[in-house]
Amino acid sequence: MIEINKLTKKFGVYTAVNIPELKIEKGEIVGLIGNNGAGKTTTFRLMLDLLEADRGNVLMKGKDVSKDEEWKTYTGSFIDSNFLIDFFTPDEYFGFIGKVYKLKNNEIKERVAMFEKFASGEILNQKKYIRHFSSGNRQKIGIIAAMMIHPEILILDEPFNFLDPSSQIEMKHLLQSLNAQCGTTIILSSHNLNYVSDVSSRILLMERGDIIQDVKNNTPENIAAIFRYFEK
Ligand SMILES: Nc1ncnc2c1ncn2[C@@H]1O[C@H](COP(=O)(O)OP(=O)(O)OP(=O)(O)O)[C@@H](O)[C@H]1O
Repeated sequence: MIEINKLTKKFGVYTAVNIPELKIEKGEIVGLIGNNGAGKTTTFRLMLDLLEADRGNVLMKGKDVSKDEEWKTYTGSFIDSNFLIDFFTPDEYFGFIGKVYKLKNNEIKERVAMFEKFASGEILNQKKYIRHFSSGNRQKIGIIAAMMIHPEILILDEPFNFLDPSSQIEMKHLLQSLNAQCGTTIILSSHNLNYVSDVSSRILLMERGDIIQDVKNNTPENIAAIFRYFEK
C-alpha cells in the first residue's frame, strides 16, 4: 500500500529522516514512536507531499506522491491545526470536507454522527467557529474530518495528544473500528506507548531519522523490547 525508497530529508547538516526502505501493507496499523526530534512528523510530511525530499520517494499504491495526485482521493490525514479552516463551524467544516470527497448530505450526517461520543457534546451542532475551540477539540475536529471520509490510508500525528483520558480510549476504539470495517491502513505517531501497543499491529521506532526497530506487535517480548529502549 505504501512504499518508501531511499528517503532522506536534511535540515542544514542535520539529517531529520533517513529511511532506505519501508513497506506498509494494506490493513496494517503502524505505530511510529521515538523521542522528541526523532523524525516522526518529518516522515509524515514527506508522505503527504508537504515537504520535498532531498532524495528518494514515497509511493502509495505504486505511485510517487510527489508526482501523482491520486493518493489525495483516498488518504485522510491530520498533522496539526493548519489542516483546519478556522472560519467554519465544525459542522460547516465536515460538510465542506464531505463535499470534497463526494459524499451525499445524508452520508455526511450519518458519518459525523458516528463520532458523537468522541465529540463529547462540544463539537457537533455548535454555532462556534473552529478558531474559538480548545486545542483538544481542534484536534478532535481534524481527526473526525480525516476519518469521516473512510480513507484507505489514514495518517495521524500524535492523535492521543491533548485528549482527555475518555477521549483517548474512544480514539483507540475509533481507529480499531475504521480498520476493521473499512480495511484502512493506519499510520500514527504517539508518545503514549500503552496506546500504541494496544492499537498497532506493527511498531516502528525512530531515532535521529533512522528506523532502528521494526517489530510486529504479536508477542509480549517485542513490546517489552520497545519499552526497554525508553527506559535507558
Ligand atoms: N522546518 C524545519 N527546519 C529545521 N529543522 C527542522 C524542521 N522541521 C523539523 N526539523 C528538525 O528535524 C528533526 C526531526 O523533527 P520532527 O518534528 O520530525 O521530530 P518528531 O519525531 O516529530 O518530534 P516530536 O516528538 O518532538 O514531535 C528535529 O531535529 C527538528 O528540529
